[in-house]
Amino acid sequence: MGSSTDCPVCGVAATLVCTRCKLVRYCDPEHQKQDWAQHKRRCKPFRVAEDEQLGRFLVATQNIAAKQIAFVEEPLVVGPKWYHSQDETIVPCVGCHTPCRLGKHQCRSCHWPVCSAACADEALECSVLSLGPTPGARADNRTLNDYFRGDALLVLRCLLLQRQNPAKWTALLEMQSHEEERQGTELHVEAEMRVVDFLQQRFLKRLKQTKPDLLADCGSELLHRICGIIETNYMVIELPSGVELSGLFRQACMMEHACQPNCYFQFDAFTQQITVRAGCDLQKGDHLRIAYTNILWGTQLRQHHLRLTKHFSCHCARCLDPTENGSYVSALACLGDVNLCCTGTHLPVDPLNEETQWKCDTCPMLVDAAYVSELQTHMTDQVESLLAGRPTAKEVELLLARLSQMLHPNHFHMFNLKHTLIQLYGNEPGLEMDTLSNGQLERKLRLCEELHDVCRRIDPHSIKLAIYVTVILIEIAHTLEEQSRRASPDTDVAGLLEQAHARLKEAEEVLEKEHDSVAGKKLNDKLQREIFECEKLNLTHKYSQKAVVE
Ligand SMILES: C[S@@+](CC[C@H](N)C(=O)[O-])C[C@H]1O[C@@H](n2cnc3c(N)ncnc32)[C@H](O)[C@@H]1O
Repeated sequence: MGSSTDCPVCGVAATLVCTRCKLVRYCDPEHQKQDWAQHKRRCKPFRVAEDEQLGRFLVATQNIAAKQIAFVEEPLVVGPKWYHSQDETIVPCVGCHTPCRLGKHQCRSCHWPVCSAACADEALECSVLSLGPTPGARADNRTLNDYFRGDALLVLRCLLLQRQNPAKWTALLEMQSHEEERQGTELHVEAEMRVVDFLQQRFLKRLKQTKPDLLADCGSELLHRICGIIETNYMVIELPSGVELSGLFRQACMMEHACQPNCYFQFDAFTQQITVRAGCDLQKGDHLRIAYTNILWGTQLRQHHLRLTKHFSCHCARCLDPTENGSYVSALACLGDVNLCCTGTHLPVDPLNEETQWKCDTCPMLVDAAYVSELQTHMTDQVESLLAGRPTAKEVELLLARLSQMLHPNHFHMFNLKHTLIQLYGNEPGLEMDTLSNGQLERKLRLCEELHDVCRRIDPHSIKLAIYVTVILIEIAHTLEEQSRRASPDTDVAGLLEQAHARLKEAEEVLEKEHDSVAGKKLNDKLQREIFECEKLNLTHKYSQKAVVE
């Protein structure tokens, strides 16, 4: 977005600046008023900036209050999810993205999956897909998935923009692709097999023979560039049906990464428009930031993921701090040495260096990166395999006890296990709320508070962790309600119930950011029932107190 010093109405040199975007100047208020109908579509509270390290990024040109919309934007392209699994049985319809069973209906012309016999994909896309072979009538799921590769279709949709929408095509090609960094990597090799070779062999070679003028360029180099653009920029769009799509957006994809983001976004289920909002109060000059990776992971894992897929190292405040804002989500327990039992904590000396040593904050013990990485891998396997199998509270407690010998209590593996545990205590058959001992109730409450504290440290405005925090707050409220039911004569029952209600209302505020997501909607239904029950409990208590007084 460039700025001009001439009034857009009369072309005279002007000094009166639009106070919102600070980009357009007017000669007088009258011309500003006259131009508003035009200008409001382009007037935004941010501008695009660029530097060596970040490439393009967005900077607030004025203060933006928490929850205020920064912008709404149409996608450049939307398609099936990047990284298509070979085992899918339900895929998005190529016409309307409704989930459809693979092999049930197919487009009459191109034979790609559609939700009903009446649905069809876009004409140009369909004509290109029609050039490819079709699977036999008895093909199994794996074979069908191999014919109808969603991720290759996403690349084809990008490629066809050069014919369908030159403005979108130009915007797409301006996006970062990291082509050079991808050369020779596993990502490049995989893209060659999964997408580039597939599209060339099945459709594009024939396209060049039959309609050589349809696309100016459909060579493999361009296809690899598009794969790089998608990998670097794609956003996951989850539809209410549970189907996941991938989308590219001209502006939204310019937002830089931070492990403590300050913006959040929601998608319109029908148009796939993105709405970006401030997650906290932004000051003029602040960069608009989102998280590209899982902020619950420790620094080494986040950095590894960002280097591998987005080709940069994050230098945000959290990444530079070995304690990660005091959360200790990467920290290990010191094992001491043969002569010494130590209660200290191991932290990376240089968190951004994959080869860094880890130093104990209490004793002189140092361990090297290879040892830490081996330990992490071993523990990841244990945690993932336990959680995949719907464990009981007892099984989670056992693994927690084992891992606590080696990990800090807030380590992200411990966080995951504890987050599962707080939901098992009170809900697992045989461990319902009224059957828990007072000790178990207190443990549940303590775990909830510990988890809440970790969330506050890594995401103070609950921008990315809204679902996690809501679950924690609901479990805190449950526990307080149960404690109020068990009260001895000198317990402040009204106080406990008030606290429970306050936690649920806090959850309601936090969950607002997730109102449009599938998980958010489901959790909100539960939360509303919890609030109703808590208010009922409160009223019942008040009436019983009144009856005693009377
Ligand atoms: C989604 S794009 C963002 C827009 C991009 N800067 C552009 O000019 O099109 C992601 C890329 O931006 C750069 N980037 C984003 N956040 C960054 C950060 N915190 N530090 C360094 N580079 C970053 C990286 O090159 C990354 O692969």
